Amino acid sequence: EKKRVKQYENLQRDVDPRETWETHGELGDGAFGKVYKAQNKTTGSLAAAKVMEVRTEEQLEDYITEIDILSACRHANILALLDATFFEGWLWILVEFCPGGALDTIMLELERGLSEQQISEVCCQTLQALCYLHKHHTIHRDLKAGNVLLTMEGQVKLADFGVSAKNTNSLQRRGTFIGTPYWMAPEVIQCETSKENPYGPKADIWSLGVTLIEAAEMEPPHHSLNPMRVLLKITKSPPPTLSNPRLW
Ligand SMILES: COc1ccc(Nc2ncnc(-c3cccnc3Nc3cc(NC(=O)c4cccc(C(F)(F)F)c4)ccc3C)n2)cc1
Repeated sequence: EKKRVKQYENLQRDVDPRETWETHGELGDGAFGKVYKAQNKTTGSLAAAKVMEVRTEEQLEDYITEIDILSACRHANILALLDATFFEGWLWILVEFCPGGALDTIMLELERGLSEQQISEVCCQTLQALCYLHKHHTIHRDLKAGNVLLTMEGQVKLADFGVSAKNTNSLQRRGTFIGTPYWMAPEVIQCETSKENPYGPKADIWSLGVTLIEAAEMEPPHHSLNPMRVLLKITKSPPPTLSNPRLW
């Protein structure tokens, strides 16, 4: 008999996204699938489109969490979901396009870190995004400059490319069992390695602090250590500070 498919409230089915969206160049090619710059044929608005081949309903279920988080987040400093459609085995997730790209790429292109004024802007807007997420019982868990996008107006849009930031009860990242360690709070490392004490939203505040040091110095603390050594270093060391505080 016809395979029963679950209906998800934030997911369209059987509508061809190409009727609404035309894709331009590629933005990225991650483990999860390809990401294109796209434009709405009717409104002209720009989007970033993640297109993934989904073979099973279980795989689809994995992506639903990300779609549910994005559709629940309506905040000026969080990437807005524009469309989510499952059509002929392909899942399309479209979000607002941020022409500036990610903060880490911007610093590489500028070949320098941000000024104090720019850092305070990023800090203020990212805190507003975190405040909203935490009020909605969601922890980001992977805050870093690579997940901070900018618009042409210098507005910050929080993203999560490490695949979905789950709500408080489960951390799940495809591939590695752990997110990028440099930005991880000590309690996250302890929780990840021993699973007993769950950590709270404060872990995002630690990662924000590390992200601000990264914005000032282009690299996070302990960046010269390999990821395994970093896990130990973070749990053993006092909270990191700017390498040269007198400069700030
Ligand atoms: C290389 O040059 C550029 C230039 C501009 C851009 N701009 C841009 N603008 C918007 N999105 C993207 C993007 C790039 C690569 C991969 N995914 C992107 N956006 C995206 C993000 C998501 N999901 C999230 O950001 C997300 C998922 C879970 C939770 C959350 C949060 F907790 F932050 F709300 C956010 C889903 C689908 C897409 C297409 N890229 C990127 C690279």
